[in-house]
Amino acid sequence: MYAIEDSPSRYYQIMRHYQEGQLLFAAIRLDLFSFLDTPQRAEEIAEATGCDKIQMDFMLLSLVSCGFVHKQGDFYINASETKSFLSRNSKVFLGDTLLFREKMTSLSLLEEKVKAPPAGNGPSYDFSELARLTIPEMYTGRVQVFMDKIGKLYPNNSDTLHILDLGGGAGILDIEFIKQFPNSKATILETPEVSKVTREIVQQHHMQQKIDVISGDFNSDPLDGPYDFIIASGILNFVEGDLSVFMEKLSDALKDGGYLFIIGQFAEDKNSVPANMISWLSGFLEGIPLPPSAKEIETVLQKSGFNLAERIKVSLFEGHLYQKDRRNLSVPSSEVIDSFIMLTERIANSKTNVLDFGSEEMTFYRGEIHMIKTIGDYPGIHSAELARKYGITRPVVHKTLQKLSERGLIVKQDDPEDKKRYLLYLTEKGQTAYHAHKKYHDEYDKALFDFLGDTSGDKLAAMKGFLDHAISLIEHHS
Ligand SMILES: C[S@@+](CC[C@H](N)C(=O)[O-])C[C@H]1O[C@@H](n2cnc3c(N)ncnc32)[C@H](O)[C@@H]1O
Repeated sequence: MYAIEDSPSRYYQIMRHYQEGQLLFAAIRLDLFSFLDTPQRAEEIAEATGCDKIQMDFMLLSLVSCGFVHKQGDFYINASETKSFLSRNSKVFLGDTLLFREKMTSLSLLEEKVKAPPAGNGPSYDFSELARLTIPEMYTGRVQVFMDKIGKLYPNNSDTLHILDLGGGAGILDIEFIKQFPNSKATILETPEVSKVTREIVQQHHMQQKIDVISGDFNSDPLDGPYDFIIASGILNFVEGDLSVFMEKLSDALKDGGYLFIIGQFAEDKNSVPANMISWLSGFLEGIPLPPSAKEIETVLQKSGFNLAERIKVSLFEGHLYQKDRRNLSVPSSEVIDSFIMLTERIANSKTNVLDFGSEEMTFYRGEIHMIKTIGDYPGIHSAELARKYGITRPVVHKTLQKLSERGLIVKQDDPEDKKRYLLYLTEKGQTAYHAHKKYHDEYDKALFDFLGDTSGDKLAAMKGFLDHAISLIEHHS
C-alpha cells in the first residue's frame, strides 16, 4: 500500500467546477433562466427553448444540484442570484457579459500559445464590444461604490467639477456622475476605436453637452485640465514607458487637492503573482503587459505628490483613492544631480551621433545637422553668431561650414553691411536636410514635447532655471 500524505481531491473539484462552468454557459446560451423567474415544469421549459423534455429534465436537475435553480415538486424556479443576474428580465442581466468574457479570456488554445512566442501584433481583445457589454456589470457594484465615494467627497450637488476618465470604456461612471452633478463636466479619453462606442452611449443618454469624448492615446496625448478628479480604471497595463512619467502627467493635470481613483487589483510587489493572473492570461500571451505591482504604484505616486486617501474593497471591486498634495513634495538635490549626470552621459555615448536620413548624401554628424537647423531657423545668420550660440570657437564653426558648403547644403553671401563677414543661407538640398531633421524630431521628441506641454508653468520655470544654471556652469568651467 502507498502511504498517502496529500489528497488529490482538488483535481476532482476543479473538474467539477469546469463542468459547472460548461453547464452554466450552456444554460445561458439556451436562455433557460429567463423562463424560470416563476415556477415552471421541465416540459414547459423544453418547449420554450426548443429542447427535448427528457434531456431538459436532466439539465434542470443538474442546475439544481449546482444551486442555480431550485426544485419545488415538479416545478423549477431560479435561485435569487440567478433571477437577479441571469434572467433577461433583470436590469442587470449579466448573461451576455459572462459569455463574452468567457470567450475573450478563454484558455482553449493555451498549449498552442505557450509553444509560440507572442504574436507581437497586440492583443486581440475587442474592447469596443467589452465596453458595450460591461454596462450591466458596472451597475452590480462599481457605479454604486464610485457614486458613494464621490458623494462623500463632494457633498454639494451643485458643484462645478471637471473629471477625466482615462480609457473610460462605456463611460458609465461619467454618465452617473453627471446625473448627480448636473453643473459639472466630464472628459473621457479612449482609443479611436472604442471612443465610437463611448460617444454612442453618451448620446443615448443625451449627455454630449456635458461629456466630452476624446479619441486618442493617454500615453502620448496631452491631458489638458486641470481636473478635480481623474479615474484610472483597469488601464495601468496599458501605460507605456516609465510609470513615474505617466503619474507625473496625471499629477500635472489635476488641481492641487484633486483626486486620482485607481481601480484594479495588483500584485503586492514585483515578486508576487499578479492578481487575476488566469483571468487575463490569454491577454498576457497576446502581448498585454503585466500590470505594475501595488508597491511600484505606491512609490511612484508618492514621488508625484499623491497621498493615499482611502483603500476601497467591496466584493469584487477594488480601488485606491489618492489625493494630490504637493506641499510636502520634495526631491533631494543629489537625485537631480544623478539624473543630470545620467542624461549627459547618455547624450555623450549616444549611438545617434550620426543621423542618417535615408542616404549617404543625407547623413550628418549631430553638430552639422544642428548648424543646418540654426541656419534654416535664422536665414542670414553670421558665423560669429553661430559660434556664440553653440559655445564653440570660430575656427571650428568655419570648418563645419566649409564642409556643409562643399556638400552643397549652404551658401555664403557677402554681407552688404560689413565686408569682413558673410551671411549664411540653406540651399535646396540644405532645406531638404532641414525638413528631414524636423520630421525626425517631430516623431522622436513628441513624447517629450507632450510631457512639457502638460507641465505647469511654475514647474517649467524651475526646469529652465536649472538648465540655464547648468549651461552657465559649463560655460565657466575652466
Ligand atoms: C480593461 S478596459 C477598462 C475600461 C473601463 N475603464 C472599465 O474599467 O471598465 C481598458 C480600456 O482602456 C482603453 N485603452 C487602452 N490603451 C489606451 C490608450 N493608450 N489610450 C486610451 N485608452 C486606452 C481600452 O480601449 C479599454 O477600453
